Amino acid sequence: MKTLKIAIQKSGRLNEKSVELLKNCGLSFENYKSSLISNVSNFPLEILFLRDDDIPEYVQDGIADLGIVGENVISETGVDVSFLQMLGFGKCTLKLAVQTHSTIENIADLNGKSIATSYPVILKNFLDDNKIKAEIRTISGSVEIAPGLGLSDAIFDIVSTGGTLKSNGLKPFAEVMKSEAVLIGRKGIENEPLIVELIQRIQSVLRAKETKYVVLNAEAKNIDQILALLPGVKSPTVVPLAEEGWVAIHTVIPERDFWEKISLLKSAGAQGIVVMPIEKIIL
Ligand SMILES: Nc1ncnc2c1ncn2[C@@H]1O[C@H](COP(=O)(O)OP(=O)(O)OP(=O)(O)O)[C@@H](O)[C@H]1O
Ligand SMILES: O=P(O)(O)OC[C@H]1O[C@H](OP(=O)(O)OP(=O)(O)O)[C@H](O)[C@@H]1O
Ligand SMILES: [Mg+2]
Repeated sequence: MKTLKIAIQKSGRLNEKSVELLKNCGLSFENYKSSLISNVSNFPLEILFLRDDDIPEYVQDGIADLGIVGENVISETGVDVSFLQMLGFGKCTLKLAVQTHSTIENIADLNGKSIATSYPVILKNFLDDNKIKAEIRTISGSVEIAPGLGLSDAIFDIVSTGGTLKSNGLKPFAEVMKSEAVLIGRKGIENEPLIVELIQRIQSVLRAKETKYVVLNAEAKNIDQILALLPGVKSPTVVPLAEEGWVAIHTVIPERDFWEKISLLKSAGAQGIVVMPIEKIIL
């Protein structure tokens, strides 16, 4: 059987979550900091540990079949690859920012100004789309210090909490794109059986992350009111308790409306609510 190759970041923001996702998919492999390639012992897959900037082209050129990388890096490299699955981590935005005392307030004010960035392609496309003529100064990192050093009037960089901007005396004034980690594949690979299998495993892990397993006790007379509040994978399980007139209800609840649901369930008569994490949900 053909062995697939997946490229993930060697170190940095996406490394840990990428490794965790693959391990949660039941893939067994060693993760030594020094090794650049690792064999999965229970699936025909090799893991390549690379700089994230190189991952899109490795996948486009077929050197790797799959890759995990930020959407921002895919846009920057302009590759032609298939987006197989959004992964829900590495969420950030790319923003324009200036020093807090700057007179630049909107994108039109950037005409004739200089902007430092590690993402010149995304920035150029944005400036062209908005008919702004500005000088792009490409630097490979620590972009936030550029205005303070007199290297540029503005910056264009990744923002998540905004802490790095703030601690460097900068304020954002325009968002250009949102990004998160995504599983990419070389074009045409999406229907290959091993890829379909791997994507199904990833989806079962992601689905489980978004939900909690909940068991609660209730008086039989309250069952209908409680069931009306519960979605469940199909429908909730109701089992009688040893104590007459009481039942236990098992269900899954999406993380995003968890606390709201719990308080509604309590009002409807739910007691002894036990909440558990779910490892996988296979549909
Ligand atoms: N503060 C952040 N919060 C969330 N996601 C982020 C943040 N910073 C970066 N990312 C996402 O993680 C990706 C990797 O970020 P990182 O800072 O590790 O990149 P890098 O320094 O270019 O790494 P490499 O050494 O692999 O080239 C980014 O391309 C982006 O998609
Ligand atoms: O809005 P914040 O939460 O402060 O995050 C933004 C910072 O995170 C990233 O850098 P990272 O910390 O990954 O270091 P790097 O410059 O070495 O890539 C990015 O380049 C920003 O500098
Ligand atoms: Mg990089």
